[in-house]
Amino acid sequence: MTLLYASTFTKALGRLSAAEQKQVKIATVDLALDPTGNGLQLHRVEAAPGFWTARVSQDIRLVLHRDGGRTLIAYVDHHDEAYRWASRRRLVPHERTGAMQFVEIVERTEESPLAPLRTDRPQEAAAALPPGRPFAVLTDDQLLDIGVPRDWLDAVRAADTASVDGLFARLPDEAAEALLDIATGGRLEDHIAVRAPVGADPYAHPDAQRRFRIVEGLEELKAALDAPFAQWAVFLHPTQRALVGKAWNGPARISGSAGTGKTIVALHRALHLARQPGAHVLLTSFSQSLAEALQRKVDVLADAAPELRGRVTVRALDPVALALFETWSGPARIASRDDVRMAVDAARKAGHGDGHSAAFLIEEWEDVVDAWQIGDAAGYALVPRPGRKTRLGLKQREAAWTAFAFVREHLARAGLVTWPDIYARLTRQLLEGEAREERAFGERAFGERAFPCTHLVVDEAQDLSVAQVRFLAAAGRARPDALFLTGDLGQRIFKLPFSWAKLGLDIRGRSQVLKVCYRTSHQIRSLADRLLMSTLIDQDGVSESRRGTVSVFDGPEPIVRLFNDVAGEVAAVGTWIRDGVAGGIKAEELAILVRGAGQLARAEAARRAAGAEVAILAMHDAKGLEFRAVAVMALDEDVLPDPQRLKDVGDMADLEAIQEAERHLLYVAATRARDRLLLSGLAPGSEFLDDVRVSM
Ligand SMILES: Nc1ncnc2c1ncn2[C@@H]1O[C@H](COP(=O)(O)OP(=O)(O)OP(=O)(O)O)[C@@H](O)[C@H]1O
Repeated sequence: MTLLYASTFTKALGRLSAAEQKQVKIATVDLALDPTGNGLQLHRVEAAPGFWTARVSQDIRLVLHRDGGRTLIAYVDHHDEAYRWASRRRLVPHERTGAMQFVEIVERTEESPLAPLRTDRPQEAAAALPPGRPFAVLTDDQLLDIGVPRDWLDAVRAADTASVDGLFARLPDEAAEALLDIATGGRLEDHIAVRAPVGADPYAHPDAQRRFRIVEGLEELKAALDAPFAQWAVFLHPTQRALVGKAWNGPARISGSAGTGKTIVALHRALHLARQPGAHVLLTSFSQSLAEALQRKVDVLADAAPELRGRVTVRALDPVALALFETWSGPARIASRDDVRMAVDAARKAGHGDGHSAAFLIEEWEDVVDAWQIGDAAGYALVPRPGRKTRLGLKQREAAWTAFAFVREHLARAGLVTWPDIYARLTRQLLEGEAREERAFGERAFGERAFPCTHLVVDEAQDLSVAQVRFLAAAGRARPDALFLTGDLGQRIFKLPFSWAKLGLDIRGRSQVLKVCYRTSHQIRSLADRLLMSTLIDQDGVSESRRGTVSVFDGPEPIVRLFNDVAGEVAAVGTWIRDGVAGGIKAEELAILVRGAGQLARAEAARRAAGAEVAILAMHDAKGLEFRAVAVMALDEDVLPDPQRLKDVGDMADLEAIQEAERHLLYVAATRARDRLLLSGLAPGSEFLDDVRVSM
């Protein structure tokens, strides 16, 4: 007897009270121990063949589907709702694709044939679809090809803009996603579902695996019951699942719009790799807060697979590098900004850097000389100096170089190293160790100075530094699938673009894009996407297209508002938050985001006006977070793009790159919102708002 559970069950479980969830867990574990369900009081649901209910408590019922050797836990709810849910459904393999689906009974007796049912997400506004009946022209064959159940063909063709939300919520996910994309200009051919061979197991189909899961062990089931909200832990999209398990012949990079589950893929990939014999995986990112968020999610996954716990290390990249450096080279003292400033002052006092200001020398050191680890005057004479305003002639570079040579020696004498130094030393040691081994054994193997993990999985890779990319390239050279990166070029907010391939990290031919957005509503994603080009291309010519991305749910239209004074904006943001809280959004599900420290007072005033303890964050710190409702405020003309950041840039190409990074910042901020978004500022507002404005 095989036991399975459905995503409809874990979602429904998440809606019950804590006490009810506890009772359901006990009943479900009993069922896992005896999948015949004989220990529970089973009742056949007369109206729905194959469906049974099992008594959890006086009021709560599990809905099961039993056929042959399988029991599927399909749903759970209060008595009447549980019966109603089951009697509206059939469980059948799709006639064309072969994927097992719940097919809802189409009822035509209601006022509207597609009146919305309760769904997991609010549906307060219709999606931005073309007017009329967007699917009227699609044939039976075309609709069957994308997984629409036969019973629903007419209803799909009859759906108009007003009823389409209800439609999407009642169709299988693969059909809903395809229709949403088609309705917004996508191509049907991109969504033809895989056809299972005749006789194949309908639960094994990739589309079935996103909603049904075979219980392989009690630990796994208990973990799913403990975290019913963590759908991502179990029910991956077929594309996500394929990327998690794919064998690559070199470093690979997964991209996708915000919220398409790149982090989720990175997490599952890390655990997938950890299953290989002898594997030890490092899951990392560039910041401590991102690493902590990854750790929390790994803990959820590892509950289902405790044997993998010790085989995945989650840590930010800097502490990993520092620990390795100290193991191989002894204690390291990192040079602070003050140390660099003092070294530059000392250089100038000693007569170096003639004609250059201290401020220029410090920034040049940080952004160019140290970042790129330039070792001599000849190297400095040739370096392109991305992001720097002042053009330098040969003589000026020579003068500046004498100061940098002094700074380097000064820091070394004081026993100080910089972060790029650390990464560069490790990179050399990794490559030298490898070369020594090659000489010794005539083949590549782990050297004495080998990276201590077999696989590296890196999240938010778009913001890696030059030194980090070189280091990762060296650390991941040992085996073809040692390096797996996720990131979004549209969310690069800290660094200027540079070529990875030139630094030894070549992902060309091994990059793929995720297209289903789980985080943000269709409306918010569409607005945010207007900030970016539909195809972004990196410095190595690798393109990432956002075309065809769909969100899995709808929400209210985002609001963009400009004000004549701060008081007006503060009052409006306060009211918007108050309304959100009154509408059932908890204070901890709300956030106010601003560009930087200069705008915090405005955010605090809005929070006071709202009278709710909502989070206030700078946009840079919001990376990796998500909230149900977000107000991005103080989007004034002289706030975004940040004039300070643009001030030092002269070269047009660099100016554009920095402007892009500022634009990305607004994209990141806007896409932290799941359901509701408010963008506000003082008139005339940030130039970026011109691209997204839908109402004033
Ligand atoms: N298969 C899935 N099922 C359910 N939820 C999912 C799935 N994949 C991702 N999610 C959810 O979607 C949201 C966004 O996922 P994630 O953070 O991985 O996206 P991302 O692409 O890394 O986003 P960003 O680019 O903004 O960092 C999260 O709440 C995550 O739990």
